Amino acid sequence: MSIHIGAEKGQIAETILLPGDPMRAKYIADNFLEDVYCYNEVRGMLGFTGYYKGHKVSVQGSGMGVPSISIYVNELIKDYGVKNLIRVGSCGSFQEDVKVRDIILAMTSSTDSAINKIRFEGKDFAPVADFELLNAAYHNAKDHNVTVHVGNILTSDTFYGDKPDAWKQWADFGVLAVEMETTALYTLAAKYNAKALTILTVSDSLVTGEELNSVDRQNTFTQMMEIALSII
Ligand SMILES: O=P(O)(O)O[C@H]1O[C@H](CO)[C@@H](O)[C@H]1O
Ligand SMILES: O=c1cc[nH]c(=O)[nH]1
Repeated sequence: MSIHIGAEKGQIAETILLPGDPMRAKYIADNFLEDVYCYNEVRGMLGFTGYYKGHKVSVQGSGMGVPSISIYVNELIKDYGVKNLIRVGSCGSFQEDVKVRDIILAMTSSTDSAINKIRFEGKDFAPVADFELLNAAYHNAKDHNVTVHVGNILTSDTFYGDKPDAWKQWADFGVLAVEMETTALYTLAAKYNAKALTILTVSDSLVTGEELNSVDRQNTFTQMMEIALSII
């Protein structure tokens, strides 16, 4: 066991899907995996291991925000030997042509989090996706006629910010959408020589105000899950 994950060594696969929502982890396990067992209930942050088309894969809720996912990614890599980490999350679109339910592959992530300023003592680190995972996910999406966007996203420390128009500057610089974890995931993957990719489904649009409800965010992002599972 590690501090936040109740699994024994060997119970977590080398490849793992990381939804923020633990109930999305359960949805993936229930609907996509075979021979599933639940290896973690610590803090209600559910984790499961099973098989997808014969390949062993795990799925672990990672919580909301940089500190939460950082805890899980550290322990998954250092204590359980995880090598491939694929975040499957929701995001808010900054661009008119990035519509609700479209898929985004995060090539890199900008951030308003101070975590890397602190880590690199004021210098700027550029977090990037693993190219092989990104390339495979892109071609899988294209092969299945999924509307997919590839580019820069924003990892934000705030869901409810104080300045309602602050997102527009990121939008002007081509940032596609906002979520809350990828900078940490890509940075820790780089630190520990693991591979990481963030796949996002657009759950809402800051441009139009359209948004999906919480049940849809938990249960309906099947295209994203299929892309993630297809590249394992
Ligand atoms: O749907 P998940 O994976 O949780 O991702 C997004 O949703 C949460 C906010 O509602 C944040 O964690 C954000 O990154
Ligand atoms: O972090 C997030 C996730 C989904 N939608 C948003 O607007 N922000």
